[in-house]
Amino acid sequence: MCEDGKANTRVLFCGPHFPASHNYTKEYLHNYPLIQVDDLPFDSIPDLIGNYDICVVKSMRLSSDLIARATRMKLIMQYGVGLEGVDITAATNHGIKVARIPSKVTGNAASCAEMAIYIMLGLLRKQNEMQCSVRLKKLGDPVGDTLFGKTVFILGYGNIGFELAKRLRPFGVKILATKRNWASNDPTTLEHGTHEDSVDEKGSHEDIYEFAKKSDIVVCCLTMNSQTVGTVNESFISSMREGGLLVNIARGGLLDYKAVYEGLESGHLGGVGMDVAWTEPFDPNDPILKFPNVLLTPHVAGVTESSYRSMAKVVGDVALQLHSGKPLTGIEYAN
Ligand SMILES: NC(=O)C1=CN([C@@H]2O[C@H](COP(=O)(O)OP(=O)(O)OC[C@H]3O[C@@H](n4cnc5c(N)ncnc54)[C@H](OP(=O)(O)O)[C@@H]3O)[C@@H](O)[C@H]2O)C=CC1
Ligand SMILES: O=C(O)C(=O)CO
Repeated sequence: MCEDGKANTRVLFCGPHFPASHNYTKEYLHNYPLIQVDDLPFDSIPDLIGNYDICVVKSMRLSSDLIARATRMKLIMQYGVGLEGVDITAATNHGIKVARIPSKVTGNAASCAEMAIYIMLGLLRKQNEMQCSVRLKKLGDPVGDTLFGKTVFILGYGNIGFELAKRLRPFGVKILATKRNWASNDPTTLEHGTHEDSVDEKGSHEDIYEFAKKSDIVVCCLTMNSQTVGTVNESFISSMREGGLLVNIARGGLLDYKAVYEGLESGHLGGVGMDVAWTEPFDPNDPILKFPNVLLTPHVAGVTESSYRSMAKVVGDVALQLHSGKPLTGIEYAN
């Protein structure tokens, strides 16, 4: 405990968090006045980051310059999964651990899986065109399609991919999925059976073009890193079936913008649904918006009341553990 009675473990929430996750963590820690939880606007972070022990980011860039100023920092954690914005090498060089909150335990993966299904159905039923028809007082337009009977390729069968496959089963679809190493599955995370039980055909990353050819819908659930950036490129899209649908629930940079645009322009792509964009927030003047078969959501797939409260609890527990010198649990380290 601090002799002056002030907080001696400080948690900083950086960048925009929606909903206000720092408040959820504050509520969770209300009995622990020695743990301080702050939310700072981006402009004041460089001057104040040196006062904090834990930094919680959400899809923001935490550069080596900022990390160099974080002299008291012990842990940088993503409020979720994707750590591509954090300079992990710089953090390691400064002796700071970097971690993510695995999506399987917080409901983040379940939230994303539900959103992927929502987007798939929206594309199949032509959500944008339906809205226009209603506004123009038209009846019986447009004609959509069912998920039933389709082949869905889950590109990147991690936690989100697994939750998606489980939820897709009752729709009567054929499910193809790729991951690098199927033997690496953690059996303790499985509620029923194995990962393989949810999938009709499994493959490795080398099979992605082959699987694209066989699918009506591709859902991208990959981690974004130097190896996966631009995976959905011109060759991938041309491997997809004519009129195939593409859904991106993971990160904008996994898709090559030009390839997606041209796929839509030529009609080869029947529709594209994206919760994530190349730059966020999505530019409302982006020419890709001219296509009525582009369905966008503003990076909210994992943003639900339940997953956010659950992640706030993980942050709170980690702060308590750090405060009392215990090992940190509930997170996965990246360094
Ligand atoms: N839109 C949103 O609100 C949210 C988006 N996300 C994004 O979704 C991504 C996936 O989340 P989640 O399922 O929880 O993560 P997981 O780590 O459980 O799964 C990631 C998948 O990416 C694959 N992968 C990682 N690196 C490579 C590589 N170099 N080459 C080929 N495949 C690779 C993994 O392969 P393998 O299975 O072989 O390990 C795995 O299938 C996150 O990284 C994040 O960016 C996450 C939560 C919310
Ligand atoms: O968990 C993630 O990576 C997110 O994108 C959170 O919404």
